[in-house]
Amino acid sequence: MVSFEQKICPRAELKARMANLPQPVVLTNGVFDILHRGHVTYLAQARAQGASLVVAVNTDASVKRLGKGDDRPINTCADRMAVLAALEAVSLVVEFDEDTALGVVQEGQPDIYVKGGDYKMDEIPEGQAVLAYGGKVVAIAFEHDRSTSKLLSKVRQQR
Ligand SMILES: Nc1ncnc2c1ncn2[C@@H]1O[C@H](COP(=O)(O)OP(=O)(O)OP(=O)(O)O)[C@@H](O)[C@H]1O
Ligand SMILES: O=P(O)(O)O[C@@H]1O[C@H]([C@H](O)CO)[C@@H](O)[C@H](O)[C@@H]1O
Repeated sequence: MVSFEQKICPRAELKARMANLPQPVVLTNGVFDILHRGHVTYLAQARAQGASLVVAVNTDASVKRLGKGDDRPINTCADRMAVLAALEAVSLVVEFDEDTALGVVQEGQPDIYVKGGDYKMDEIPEGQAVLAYGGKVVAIAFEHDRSTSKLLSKVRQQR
């Protein structure tokens, strides 16, 4: 195992591993299928909200249920987690199999919950849960017009 893979955390150990991270802890979640500049800028800005960053990643079955396309995810959950774990901004990576990351948020109770500016924090279950226990929520504005879906259409047009 290479050293960054130690950042990949079994769900059952999440609470204990989060307690050992530098505080305050920021948590975000998402698919992160084909990593791009928008993602890495977003993750660096999320990390800058606190002292550590936990990323909860949708399992392959969970991605399928999000309806992004029959061929998605392109990269397996294990690969998506390894790529995220290799980033300097990321402290811990955990997978979740549910439709939302509400359970992860309830278990981990991060000080700060972050999503991209494409979400309204008080309208998503994770944001509502964090606000309910007195945590902070932050929506990060898009700085680069990038997405995995756009990258895939570009590649498909060039075939
Ligand atoms: N260009 C971007 N700038 C800032 N944040 C982003 C950007 N793209 C995605 N994010 C954020 O990163 C997280 C993961 O996003 P996701 O993997 O769905 O990105 P995506 O590239 O838009 O994917 P897809 O095209 O598959 O929907 C989400 O919280 C989202 O708000
Ligand atoms: O990468 P995405 O599509 O931004 O990630 C999704 O975010 C949803 C959001 O937190 C609203 O609930 C979440 O429900 C979904 O499971 C994906 O993580």
